[in-house]
Amino acid sequence: MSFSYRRIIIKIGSNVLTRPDGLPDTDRIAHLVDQIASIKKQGIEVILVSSGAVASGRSLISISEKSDAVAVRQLLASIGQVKLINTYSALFEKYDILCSQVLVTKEDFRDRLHYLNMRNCLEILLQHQVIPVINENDVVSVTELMFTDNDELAGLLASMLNAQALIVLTNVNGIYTGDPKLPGSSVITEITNGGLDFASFVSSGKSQFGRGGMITKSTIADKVARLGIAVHIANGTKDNILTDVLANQIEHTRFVPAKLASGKKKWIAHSENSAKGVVQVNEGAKTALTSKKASSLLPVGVTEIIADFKKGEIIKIIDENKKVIGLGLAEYGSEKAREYAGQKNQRALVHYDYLYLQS
Ligand SMILES: Nc1ncnc2c1ncn2[C@@H]1O[C@H](COP(=O)(O)OP(=O)(O)O)[C@@H](O)[C@H]1O
Ligand SMILES: N[C@@H](CCC(=O)OP(=O)(O)O)C(=O)O
Repeated sequence: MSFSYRRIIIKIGSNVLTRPDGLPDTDRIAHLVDQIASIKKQGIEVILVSSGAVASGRSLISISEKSDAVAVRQLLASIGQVKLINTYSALFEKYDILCSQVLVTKEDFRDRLHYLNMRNCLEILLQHQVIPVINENDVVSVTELMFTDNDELAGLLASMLNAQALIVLTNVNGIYTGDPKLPGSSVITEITNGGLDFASFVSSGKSQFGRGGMITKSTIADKVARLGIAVHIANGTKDNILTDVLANQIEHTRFVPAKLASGKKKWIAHSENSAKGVVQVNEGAKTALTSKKASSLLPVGVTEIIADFKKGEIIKIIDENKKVIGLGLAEYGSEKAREYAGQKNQRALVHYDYLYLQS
């Protein structure tokens, strides 16, 4: 069985694009572009999320050890991104394919308006047969406003663009049952219904040039699959990896997609940072919300309004231990929510259609 997708996001990690000596691996980039061109020829729309700006910059300049780490990252990304995008552009040109550079920050997705602006921008590129090559704008992103890594950005884009699949290329064959270097570890080929405690078998170690590590990759993949998008994590250093993944001919990790969530639910799922309000719920409400049955958040289970919000804003729902259990769109403001808290037979504070539960 091969996978037939109409629109896919391909995320390529720094390590796939960089040789062990730190120089950009032009042969590998060329081979990936060859495969993307052939995938596009089959009528599949491709959005590329490519890391590698910092690694690419490192090959162009030498920097004193004493320099400030954030400033160095800005410098390397600024010069490296030029080289990276020029490489892609020249390689795609051989196939008469136009690619474009899209550099984003987390701020570009801060509310529904900005989110839709970003979506319009990418849709027009796709309509004109352009391959968007997207990266975080590391030159202007500062620590607290950054994506955890490009895996988070790729997951957000997959949801935003209604892609059927996200393919994450890294330097190992997928998610292993333990440290990939240990002989006893094996690749988990299929993950259904999520809920795995990745931290129990995925170590926090990162590859030489990576930022987030496999834990973020697994967590994002789990979230995206639960929104109804298939996620494949595969080894980008292997020949023909993209075509082999799509033909289901190579061992890798596939997160089986759940039922497709609505566009609005997908946006809510990625809106934790723009959540204004916070409400705390009791154990009964938590059990009802996290059960298999679709339930809205009713005021009877709300114990406290911790941070204020207006009607239509995103709110965080936390349990008695202050753990975030979900996000939702408020049907009314915090003033009314305070008045209704603990009362039976009141209108739902968050309707199920606008509720996203974390696990
Ligand atoms: N259980 C595991 N399965 C797979 N990889 C793991 C696991 N635990 C830790 N890792 C590490 O995660 C690394 C990939 O993550 P990362 O450095 O973020 O890569 P990328 O640059 O592709 O984003 C692998 O090189 C691997 O060493
Ligand atoms: N935006 C950075 C990459 C950040 C990142 O997420 O890297 P990786 O973990 O290798 O995908 C760059 O282009 O160097």
